[in-house]
Amino acid sequence: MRYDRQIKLDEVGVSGQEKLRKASVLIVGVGGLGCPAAQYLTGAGVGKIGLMDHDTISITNLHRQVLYDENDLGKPKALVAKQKLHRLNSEVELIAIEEALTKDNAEQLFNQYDLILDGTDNFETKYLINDACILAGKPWVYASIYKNEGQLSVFNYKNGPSYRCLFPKTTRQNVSCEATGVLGVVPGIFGMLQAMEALKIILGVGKELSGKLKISNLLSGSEQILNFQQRPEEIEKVKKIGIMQVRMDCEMIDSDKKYLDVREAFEQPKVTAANVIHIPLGELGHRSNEIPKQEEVLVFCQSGKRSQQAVAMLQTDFGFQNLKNVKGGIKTITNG
Ligand SMILES: Nc1ncnc2c1ncn2[C@@H]1O[C@H](COP(=O)(O)OP(=O)(O)OP(=O)(O)O)[C@@H](O)[C@H]1O
Repeated sequence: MRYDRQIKLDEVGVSGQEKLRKASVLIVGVGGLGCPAAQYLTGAGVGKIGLMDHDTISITNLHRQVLYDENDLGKPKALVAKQKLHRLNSEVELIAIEEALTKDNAEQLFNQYDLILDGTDNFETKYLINDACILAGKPWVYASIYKNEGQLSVFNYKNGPSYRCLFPKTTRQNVSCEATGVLGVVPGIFGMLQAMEALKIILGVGKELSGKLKISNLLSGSEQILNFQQRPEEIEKVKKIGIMQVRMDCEMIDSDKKYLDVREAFEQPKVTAANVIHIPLGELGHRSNEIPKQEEVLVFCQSGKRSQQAVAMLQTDFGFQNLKNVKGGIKTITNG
């Protein structure tokens, strides 16, 4: 009875409903994208749904994270999501995972699910999901939001193209909803589109977005679908090296600012933007005249240690007053 209205569809039927009941989906990030995706997958009767999020609910989440209400403030998202979804469909096995996805727990966790749905908001986690999916042999449904625009794709489906095939360059900058703002409807719609891709994959119907990137601007109404190819060398690299952790530095997002990179020339990742000056720590003594003195300069290295020394030295020995150390540095760590 519960599923009558979808069972009536030729694409579903009783056998499709059985497929849904036997399927399992892990939703990583139960925020603006993850909440609506979780609601529709639970409603549709997907047998097992993992809800993973290490965050707690804040008032600024409520305009778009539709599983939560004012009584939930301060509570863990994964737990509250599980409780709310259980009221919607008690036949679904719901598993709350109150942890962040990391390089250490990803692969083992992904092995327990058929499909991963990405509801996260940062590049580090998206690369992590990608690499762990390649290693565990699982497809994943991706979405990403920037202001009124969203992207949607399916990666690693039947060994198809991966996120690294589309975005091989990992030196990117995170931009959060907190920084840019977003109307709740935008992640809402994309979360639902993700649920649709997940249902198509589970049911084996329709045309899933493997090798295609859908980009829609919900303000202008424009929409495009880009085709992209597999880059076998990217996939082989992950298989050989394992999960390649990528760390972005949020302070790097501003193209209006000046940066000083005090790392050696061979250090990875290379930052080639025009507003970055490269002077290794050991050469600062005789090259300080290359650094602008009047405007603010953000100084960085790999971990934040050398840049701290550089700032101190440039201040005391050369009278710089507008330098700022980027704490934590910029890092791309491979475990290979
Ligand atoms: N590595 C991770 N493991 C598990 N959950 C993650 C991970 N990275 C991000 N998330 C979760 O993904 C969700 C993304 O939600 P959303 O983009 O709506 O933003 P938010 O972080 O909740 O809010 P805001 O950006 O406004 O502060 C968050 O709940 C966040 O905790």
